[in-house]
Amino acid sequence: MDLKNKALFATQSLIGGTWSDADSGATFAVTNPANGDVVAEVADCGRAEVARAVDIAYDAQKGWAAMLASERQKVLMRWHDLIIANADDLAAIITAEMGKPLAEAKGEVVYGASFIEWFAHEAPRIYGDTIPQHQADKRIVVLKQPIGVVGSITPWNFPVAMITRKVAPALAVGCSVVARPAELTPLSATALAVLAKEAGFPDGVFNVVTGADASEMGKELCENQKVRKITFTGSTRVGRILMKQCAEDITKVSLELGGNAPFLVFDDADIDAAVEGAIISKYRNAGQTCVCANRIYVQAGVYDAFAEKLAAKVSEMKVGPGTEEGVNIGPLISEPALKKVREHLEDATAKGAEILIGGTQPNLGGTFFNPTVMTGATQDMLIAREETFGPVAGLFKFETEDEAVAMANDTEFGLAAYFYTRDLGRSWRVGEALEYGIVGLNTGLISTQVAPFGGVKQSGIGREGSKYGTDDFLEIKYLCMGGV
Ligand SMILES: NC(=O)C1=CN([C@@H]2O[C@H](COP(=O)(O)OP(=O)(O)OC[C@H]3O[C@@H](n4cnc5c(N)ncnc54)[C@H](OP(=O)(O)O)[C@@H]3O)[C@@H](O)[C@H]2O)C=CC1
Ligand SMILES: O=C(O)[C@H](O)CS(=O)(=O)O
Repeated sequence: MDLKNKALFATQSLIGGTWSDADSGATFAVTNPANGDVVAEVADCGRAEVARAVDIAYDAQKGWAAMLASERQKVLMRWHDLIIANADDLAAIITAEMGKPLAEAKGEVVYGASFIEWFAHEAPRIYGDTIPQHQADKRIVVLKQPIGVVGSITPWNFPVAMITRKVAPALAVGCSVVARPAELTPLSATALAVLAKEAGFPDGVFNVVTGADASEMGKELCENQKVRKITFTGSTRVGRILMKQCAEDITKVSLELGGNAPFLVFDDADIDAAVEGAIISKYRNAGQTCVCANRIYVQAGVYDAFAEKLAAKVSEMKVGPGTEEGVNIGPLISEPALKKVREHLEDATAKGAEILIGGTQPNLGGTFFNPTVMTGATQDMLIAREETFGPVAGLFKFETEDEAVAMANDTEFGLAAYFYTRDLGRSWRVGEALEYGIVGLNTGLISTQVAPFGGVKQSGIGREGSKYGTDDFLEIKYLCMGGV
């Protein structure tokens, strides 16, 4: 990585404003998924370091909450401006540790910074209420107060944006944060911490603890009674573990979990627009996003035309290292990720699906995989039941609207769904019938800081972004005054 701002390359944890090695001195390697090169050796902290960070965050939180909201806003905006000023370097770090194309990485940095700006402006707008009294001598006011110390656990696929989407609202309302980034992508988190320190967050308000033992570090965050909220993005499997661990102390949780997004194309759709939406929704981040189209349902009358057009667009895509000009599809994050993609392909073809394009690895070695389109997908295939988290599109055929909605909803997940139609009545009927937290109508790109991102069913609890995004980090208290 050739960084302009070398200070962004930080391999220690930030605990209480001090850059720290692991107590044991141990480190873990961060590797570049494009070539297997070791990018850095990073402090391998554990439960003790997390506990220390929580103690410090607990002490720092009261002073941070006592600041004027306008003062917190200024610090957040300085952080935002520093992130934007260092966007090229932050993008280079993202691409080095998780592989996405530089252009996508730059987009992620800007997307991540947008949450900081959004919640900086929300900070002075955390309003309470007065309530008409129930007795003549009483007066009631409702206060909204920061919940306290927040533990943040985030995945590798958006190593900047998943952190800022969580910590920005928490910090804006006066919480302090202990953030534990994924083992695969700690450098984005420590770079954010470098800029947070420069922006002027008081020591201990924002802590980043790096380490490889997610389970033990997560247990400390869940079981430490000074932590009042866990905010998590990742698999439903891990979300369930965290929720169970938080049950003992009734620690609140926000969970952004796995998806299994249906993408419906009706006969009356603009087929070219639907193809464009499918390309964005399916192949962004090499298919490694929780809102990627995972099942593409196409009405019989336009199935062949859609399949042909989609395959033609996919054939124009370039696979390669994210640093290479013009690359659309970078490497998958790991060998297990590649194995899962292969499993879904082999299962589907064994059950009758046909590969229209792709289905193979390019001669680049590693975890690169060609973008793929399959026809003849059916509900009994793994690709219909599990999130592929890779650049493989399975096309399913349907006859009627009711059949499409029933298949789309036939899953325990409920994060994002998409559908294309130009019929007004169908737009309302299908939009209301889809059991998902986010629905894209005639668009494949739904992510924005202004809207409440989150899922239903086993895709999670809580919302991130939008005017709703601070709710998860606030406690509501009412003051009942007598003798008036
Ligand atoms: N809803 C969303 O936005 C996202 C959903 N996902 C889903 O997650 C799946 C796998 O992605 P992946 O990132 O591996 O998700 P994981 O759930 O495995 O990991 C997410 C984060 O949780 C950490 N973690 C893992 N196990 C524990 C534990 N027992 N206690 C505390 N923390 C833990 C991981 O650490 P470490 O990586 O160091 O092990 C990582 O930081 C995807 O297939 C997708 O379905 C993934 C990303 C985003
Ligand atoms: O975790 C993810 O996959 C992200 O939430 C997807 S998005 O916010 O970039 O759409």
